[in-house]
Amino acid sequence: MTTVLQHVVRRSILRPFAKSFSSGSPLVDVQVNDKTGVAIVKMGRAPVNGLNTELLGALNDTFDSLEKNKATGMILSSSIPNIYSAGLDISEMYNGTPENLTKFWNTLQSMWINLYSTPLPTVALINGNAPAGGCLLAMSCEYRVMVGSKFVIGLNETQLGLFAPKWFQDTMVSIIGPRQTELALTSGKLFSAQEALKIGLIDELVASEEEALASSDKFFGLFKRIPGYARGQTKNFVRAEVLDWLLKNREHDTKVFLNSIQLPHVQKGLGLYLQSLKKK
Ligand SMILES: CCCCCCCCCC/C=C/CC(=O)SCCNC(=O)CCNC(=O)[C@H](O)C(C)(C)COP(=O)(O)OP(=O)(O)OC[C@H]1O[C@@H](n2cnc3c(N)ncnc32)[C@H](O)[C@@H]1OP(=O)(O)O
Repeated sequence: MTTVLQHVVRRSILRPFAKSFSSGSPLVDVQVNDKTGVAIVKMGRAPVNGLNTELLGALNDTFDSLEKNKATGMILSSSIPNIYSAGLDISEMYNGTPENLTKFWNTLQSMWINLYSTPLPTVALINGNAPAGGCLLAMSCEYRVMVGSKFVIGLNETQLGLFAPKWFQDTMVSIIGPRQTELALTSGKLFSAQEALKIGLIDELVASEEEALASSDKFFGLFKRIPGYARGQTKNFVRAEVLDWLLKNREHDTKVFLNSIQLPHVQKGLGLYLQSLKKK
C-alpha cells in the first residue's frame, strides 16, 4: 500500500517538469520545473542519439538559452529507451568533405566548451548505453547517476582504431585519475554500471528514473544556500586546466582531427565498423 508520504514524494518527483521550453529543435526536448527552475534536457535523435552536427548544435543552443533564461540547474538525459548516446555519429566522420568535417568538429568543440564551463549545476541522468562521445557528455556534467545496471559507459575509441582527443582524455583523468584513464583508454574499455560506480566514473547507480530524479534534486539541494557566483567561480577554477587547453588549442585540435580522420586506413576502419554495426 502506498503511504501518503510516498504518494506526495512521488508526485513531487514526477509532476514538476511541466513547463516546456522550446529548444528550437525536434532533437532536443526541454522541460523546466517552474518551482525549482531546473531543466531536464532530453536528447531524442533516433535510433541511438548519434551526435551529428545538428544534434550537437541543438544541444549547444539549448545550453546557451538555459543560461540566458536563468535556469537553476540542468539534467542531461535521453528520451530514447536504453540509449544515452552512441557517441559521435560515425557517418559524419566517414567519407566527409574537409568542410563538413571541420564544421562537425568545431560544433563538437563549442558544445563541449559550453557544457563543461556552464555555471549551472549539471547532472547526467544516464538512462542507457554511453560509449565514447556519450561518455564525454556524461563526464562533462558535475554529477552522474546511472539508471539500471545493464548499461555500459566508457571511451572505447581505440577499439575503432581511433584515439580519444586530449580533452576527452583530460576530462576522464579529472574524474578517475591518470592511471585508471590510461588503463581504460588504451584498451578501449567500456565499464559495466557496477565497474563504473566502483571506479568513480559514475556517482550513483539507481533502479529507476524516479530515483535518479530524486538523487538529482538532492545534488541540486547542496547549492541552495551557496551564492551562485561563488559556486560558478569555484567550478571554473577546478575545470580551468582541462578547459583552457582546448580554448588555446582549438585550431591545432581541429587540424589533428582532420589530418587523422582522413587517413585512408582510418577511413577504411570506420567503414568496416559502420558495416559491422549495421549487420547486427
Ligand atoms: C590513428 C588515427 C586515429 C585518428 C583519430 C582522430 C580523432 C578522432 C576522434 C574520434 C572520437 C570519437 C568518439 C566517438 O564517439 S566514436 C563513436 C563510438 N561509438 C560506438 O562505438 C558505439 C557504437 N554503437 C553501439 O555500440 C550500439 O549501437 C549501441 C549504442 C550499444 C546501441 O545498440 P543497439 O543494439 O540498440 O543499436 P544498433 O547497434 O542496432 O544501432 C542502431 C542503428 O544505429 C547505428 N549506429 C549505432 N551507433 C552509431 C554511431 N556511433 N554512429 C552512427 N551510427 C550508429 C547502427 O549502425 C544502426 O544503424 P541501422 O539502423 O542503419 O542498422
